[in-house]
Amino acid sequence: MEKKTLFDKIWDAHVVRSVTDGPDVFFIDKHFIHEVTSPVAFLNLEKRGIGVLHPERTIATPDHNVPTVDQDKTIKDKLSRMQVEKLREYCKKYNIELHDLGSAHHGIVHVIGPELGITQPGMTIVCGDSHTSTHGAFGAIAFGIGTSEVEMVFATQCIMQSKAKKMRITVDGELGKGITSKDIILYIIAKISASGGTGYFLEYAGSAIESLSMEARMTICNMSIEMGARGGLIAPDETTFNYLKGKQYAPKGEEWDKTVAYWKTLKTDEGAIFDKEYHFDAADIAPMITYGTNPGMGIKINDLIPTTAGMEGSNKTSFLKSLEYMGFEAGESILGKKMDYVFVGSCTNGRIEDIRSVAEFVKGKRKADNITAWIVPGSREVEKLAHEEGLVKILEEAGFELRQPGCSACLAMNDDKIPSGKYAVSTSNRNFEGRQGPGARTLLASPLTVAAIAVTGRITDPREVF
Ligand SMILES: CC(C)[C@H](C(=O)O)[C@@H](O)C(=O)O
Ligand code: SF4
Repeated sequence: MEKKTLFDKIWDAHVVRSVTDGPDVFFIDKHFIHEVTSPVAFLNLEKRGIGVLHPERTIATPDHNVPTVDQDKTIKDKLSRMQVEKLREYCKKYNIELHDLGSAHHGIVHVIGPELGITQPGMTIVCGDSHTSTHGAFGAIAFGIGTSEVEMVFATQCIMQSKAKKMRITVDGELGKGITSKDIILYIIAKISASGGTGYFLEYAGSAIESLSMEARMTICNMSIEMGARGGLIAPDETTFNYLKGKQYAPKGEEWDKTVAYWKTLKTDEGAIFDKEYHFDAADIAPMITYGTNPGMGIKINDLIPTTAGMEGSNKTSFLKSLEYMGFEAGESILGKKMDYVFVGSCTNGRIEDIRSVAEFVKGKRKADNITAWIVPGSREVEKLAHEEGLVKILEEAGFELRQPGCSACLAMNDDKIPSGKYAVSTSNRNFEGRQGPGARTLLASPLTVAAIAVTGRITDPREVF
């Protein structure tokens, strides 16, 4: 019998029609929407006189443009307000479930989907947002789509897709103390580069991956897109089933047992062939930090920033331009550099475990005077838990400012911007020029590393502090 990868199995189960030498017609189980990419799609749909075929498979939340203070008041920024209002209007008109600002499950789309148990193994999930790859942590084929595809999904619940090539990234062994899943993914991207996954759909495997919680797995799959991949997934296992059990939209009773039996079949067959394979040893991974302006420009925190040795032409030019933007020198140590902001949040690391790890680290300590520290929960549910578990109190006592859920300073499409020239160490996923505000300088790291830097005010190896 043909050996199949997990990706093949889910893919094949969703092909509605195969076209010779053309893309497949591909069925979509769940469609997440937010206020940035869906209003135009709705508008185009209306112009063509078409409605939404499966509103019950569509879930909406406003996250990118929303302010993270005073969410009960009218949004001040006109464009943001209009986008959120449009989303509301269309959801009402087409009977789409909306987790609006202030409601119990409002939050970043990639945080609330899993939290509600909407994201499940074996599904196909799309959203007009590149970090839809996050949902792959549950063993789903999840990827970002463009506005015209959002329109297609509204109208038909299908899209045209060509099958990506398959890559497996295996990480075996045990992670050292102070090393988290964010370090694993920053390490992988640094190894294979920000374009190393282009054209592929990834599967993460190996004992180091299997040992991770669902939240940690989501951090990894989230950043698949930062190496150019279409998406990334992890085979579901007991950790996945335990996470989903009892969640609002998870199957219940007999249906649960039947579904879990199916979910257990969702793994790559022994001997299945990938187009490309990488193997990494968890013991080689250290706390990682980026020094440049793409997520592949990462180093072990106690390594030196690379030199231009061996670089030529445009590679060398863009490397130097990137360092100039960041205000760093080739070949120097990054340790000890003074920082200005820390940002804990986003769909990469804005979940409860992330907040717990920061709170645990800063408990009884204070942030350094030169640091402005923001904690932005990924959802209302995360915010609620953080209060209930006493984490907010610990963080506020340490000088952190708690904000309300949203994308916030991950991309600064709202009021949360890092001022020009300032350094922000961020738990998010992108460090492009201006990503966190015009002229802002972003360094990506794990919540634990960010916590250590908040306390010392400088780039610090979390393993060295306390
Ligand atoms: C605004 C949105 C379309 C975008 C994305 O696709 O990822 C954003 O979420 C991001 O992280 O840059
Ligand atoms: S938190 Fe950041 S990465 Fe995630 S969806 Fe929002 S803007 Fe995109």
